[in-house]
Amino acid sequence: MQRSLSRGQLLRSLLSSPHRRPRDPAWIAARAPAQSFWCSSRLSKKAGLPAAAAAAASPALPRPFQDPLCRHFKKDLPASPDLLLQPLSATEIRQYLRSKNISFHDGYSCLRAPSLFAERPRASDPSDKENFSLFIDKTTGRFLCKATLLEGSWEDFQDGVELLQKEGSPFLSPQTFASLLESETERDELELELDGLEVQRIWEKALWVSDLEEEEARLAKTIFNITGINNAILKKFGVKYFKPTKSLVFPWFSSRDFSLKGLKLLSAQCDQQLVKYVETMFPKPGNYYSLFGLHLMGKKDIQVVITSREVDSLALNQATGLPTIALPRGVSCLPPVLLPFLEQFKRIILWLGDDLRSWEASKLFARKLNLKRCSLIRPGEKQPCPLDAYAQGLNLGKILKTAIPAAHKSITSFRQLREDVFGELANVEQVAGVKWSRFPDLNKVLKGHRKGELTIFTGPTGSGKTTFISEYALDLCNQGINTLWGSFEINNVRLAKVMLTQFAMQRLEEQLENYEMWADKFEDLPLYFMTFHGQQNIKMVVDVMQHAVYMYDINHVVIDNLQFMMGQEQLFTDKFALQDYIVGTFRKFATENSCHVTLVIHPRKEEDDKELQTASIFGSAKASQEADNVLILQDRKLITGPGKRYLQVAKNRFDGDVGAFPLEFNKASLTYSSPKGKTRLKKLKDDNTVQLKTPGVETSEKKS
Ligand SMILES: Nc1ncnc2c1ncn2[C@@H]1O[C@H](COP(=O)(O)OP(=O)(O)OP(=O)(O)O)[C@@H](O)[C@H]1O
Repeated sequence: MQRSLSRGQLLRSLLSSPHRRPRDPAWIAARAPAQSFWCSSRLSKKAGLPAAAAAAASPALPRPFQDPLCRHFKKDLPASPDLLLQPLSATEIRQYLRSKNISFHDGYSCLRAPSLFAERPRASDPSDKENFSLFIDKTTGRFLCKATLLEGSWEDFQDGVELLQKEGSPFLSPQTFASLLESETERDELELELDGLEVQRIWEKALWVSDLEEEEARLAKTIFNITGINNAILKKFGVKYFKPTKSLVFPWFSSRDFSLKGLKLLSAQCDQQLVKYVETMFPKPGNYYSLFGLHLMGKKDIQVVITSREVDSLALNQATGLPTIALPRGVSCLPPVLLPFLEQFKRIILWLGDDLRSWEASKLFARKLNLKRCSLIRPGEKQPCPLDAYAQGLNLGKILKTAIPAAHKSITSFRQLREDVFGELANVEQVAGVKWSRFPDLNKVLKGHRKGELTIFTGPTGSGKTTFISEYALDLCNQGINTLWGSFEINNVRLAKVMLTQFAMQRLEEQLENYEMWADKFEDLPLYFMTFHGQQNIKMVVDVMQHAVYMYDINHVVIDNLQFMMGQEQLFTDKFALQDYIVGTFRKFATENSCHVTLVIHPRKEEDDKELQTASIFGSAKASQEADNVLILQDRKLITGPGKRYLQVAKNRFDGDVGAFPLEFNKASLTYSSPKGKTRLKKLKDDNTVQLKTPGVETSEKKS
């Protein structure tokens, strides 16, 4: 079937993650026959079959895992801007539906149309919402049929509609639809199959807490701080206990047939007097998403409280009797694939936790869910997370009444801001952002990595900018900062190789037997790559960033480097004006999306023995004015010897502290570290250059 590529299709093709196979043919050839990457998989075709037929076709695969909610791994498409069409908007989706005489309801995040797959009367009654079981995401066009759990892209939907109209039949058989779908790879099939078997095994072995010996049950509840939660609530939500790993087991059931779809195991580990909770998910995160408590929702429920942890949902439900749901990966993301399951709710209260990160996440998630219906619980001393509030004997119903509407006005007063200001004053450490674990000196000067900021990073040609920024971003990503890389100069395979080496902190070439182990761990990072290479159009890049923020809740975008957006704009004859425009665009993106952007810019040509300054950044002064932070990788071979660098923080809008510290490069692991007990550097007055000093990190405070 002939069809043109839409924007959605292109945007997806321009994003990849470690979960996906790289496009490099050499890699594919080395790992598997090239054919297996490109051919359609059997599983996805089976996914479209009715459950019984699918089960018969694959006896080894437990039924729950033939769930189309599992991600479809698209074949890569050529990333050529020539193929760009108009952006997809909700208006265009509506127009298309009208042009095809498909009736629909306008929902919060989705449009709701009759299913293409379920048999229904030819002339659907538009007032009968039950018939409208197909949900189309207003931002991406991606659809989910809740009656059959079939899902696909906007292009798949259009193909389905065309086929239906051509055949003149009342509905599309799932087999026919499956033949239109692109599919998982064989490796994904195998993973799903293994995950499915593991889920069944754990579930069957796990016990209800009420069936444990009294002492064992008491101990289990104490470990997980749920002594106040009664066994009836645990059973209602399907929570079990898995003795071999001493874990709580939280199930994800299908909202359609209540079958078991996946599990989350919560285990406690002792780390020097501190109890650390570790989550393990089956299937692997990224392969499957669902909502804990979804199976308990009635068709008539119109209000729900969303929490970030399962135990919070339990406490809230026990205390208030209200419908509660827990997100699969806490505050780290709200995957759009889950939005159709939340469409029925007219009111959603987000009570995600007691820290600033939870507060930021609730504001971002409310945007996806539609601000109109969302209210947020602001973290505070009297409003801790639900489980703690319950344990402290607080009235949870009363706290829910304090929820504030998420919809904000563009004009505000101090009355509305005072709580936000108080929050900032009371949580100084959290406001300062996420700390780097590998660069303590950077924490001392910059204080942390904060949302919504623009960082400009520069350094002499070939000084190691990409290598450093790769480790700087990896450090944050390892701490749960969802990261998107736009590497225009070096290809993603090379970049991922550098990152993987930095992640493993060792030369992997010499121990290939450990490759799979490191690659498995690396694959679990919330890390995505744009598949661009070479010169790109800024609008296209920002469109991909926007799409990634919606799909993967990206918190940090790295653009390496700005010069690769300079060649595509015909409108600008003045290259400084063009650079200002590009920097301004990234600035706006960072602010509007509450997402940190790190932008690498080449310096102007400087004399070799001179250090770079803020004014050395290529272009006009606008770049450094717009930036919240300016970082310079200085290369003073003459003083510090070859291989030695230092990092200078030349601007820090957060608290004004600037300064510099040396970095020592390890060629085997491609990592930088601060040399211990060696020469340290400090900032010298106003000229923005640095000079050696012994010892200790020195920063200069902002002058008032
Ligand atoms: N401190 C260092 N000492 C020695 N070699 C380094 C150092 N940092 C990076 N390298 C090596 O130098 C090479 C170039 O590094 P990288 O690509 O990160 O530089 P860059 O500044 O981004 O280059 P460009 O200016 O072309 O964008 C790589 O092979 C890297 O491993």
